[in-house]
Amino acid sequence: MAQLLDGKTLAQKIQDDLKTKIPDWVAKQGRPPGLAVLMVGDNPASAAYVRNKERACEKIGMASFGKHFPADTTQETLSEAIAQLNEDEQVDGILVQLPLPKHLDDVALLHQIHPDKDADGLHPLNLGRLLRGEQGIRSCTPAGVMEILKAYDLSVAGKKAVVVGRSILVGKPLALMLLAEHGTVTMAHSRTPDLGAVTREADILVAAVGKPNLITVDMVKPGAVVIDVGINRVVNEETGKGRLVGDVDFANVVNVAGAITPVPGGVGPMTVTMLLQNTFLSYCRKLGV
Ligand SMILES: Nc1nc(=O)c2c([nH]1)NC[C@@H]1CN(c3ccc(C(=O)N[C@@H](CCC(=O)O)C(=O)O)cc3)C=[N+]21
Repeated sequence: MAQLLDGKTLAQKIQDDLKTKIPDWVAKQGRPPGLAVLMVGDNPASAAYVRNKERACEKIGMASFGKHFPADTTQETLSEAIAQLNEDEQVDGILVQLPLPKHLDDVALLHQIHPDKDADGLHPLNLGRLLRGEQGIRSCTPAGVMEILKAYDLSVAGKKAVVVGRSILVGKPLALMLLAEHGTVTMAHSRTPDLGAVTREADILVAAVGKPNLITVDMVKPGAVVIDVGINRVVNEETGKGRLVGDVDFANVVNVAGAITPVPGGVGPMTVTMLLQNTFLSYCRKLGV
């Protein structure tokens, strides 16, 4: 059986560490780090994520500023809100919960967030810094994956890493981070012919597509490290109950992989934790530390 890579416990540990650090900072600086979350509309999944983020802030002593807008909000209103948050001294991190309703231009809004307050690490300047290998705010989900690898001493240097999925949120930045750690990186995606032939080469296999059971046991090299970034809500036909699954056929892959992240309890909790960490680091940088 594969070693279980417990993102939930690791996330808790990092959050506990932040929680013990923050009071000293508050005492000295007179204010806690602050994260603003912009949400538009009432997509129930988004609402649940936003609640999780706000609760996580509260638990560790960070301030959260929730900005909830109706589904028919205009681009101008959101643009104005971001401009205000960019100026707000209490706010160290700004996040626009994605996806936005179709009439809105999400990229324009991401461009508008001040790069030093870009808690999600999705601003083109921060993505460009990653591409160049410069310091900058790193996107949360891929940063969370790298933290898991580091925490479990799973070295990337010299390994063959295959990233399935090429999104700007996960696949592309994660491939760059693995490359920066000296992995030999292959990016695969929906147009890759014979995906299994590619994934079977992987010492480190990352699935970030959003398709349940995309990665079956025959696609995994025995002993490989398998990182499942998928978050898919599926409904059990018989019970009618929903549950969360990743992109990997966990029940079978767990028998051949060397190590594997579960869903839930793997990468997801690390994403939220990296968001908090990015906000805390922006706060520290702003104070010149
Ligand atoms: N601007 C922006 N940044 C994001 O980072 C972002 C976003 N928009 N839009 C939606 C996706 C999705 N996402 C998740 C974060 C945590 C869990 C998470 O904590 N999952 C738990 C389970 C949670 C549950 O049970 O519902 C787990 O995997 O164990 C999942 C998904 C962040 N996203």
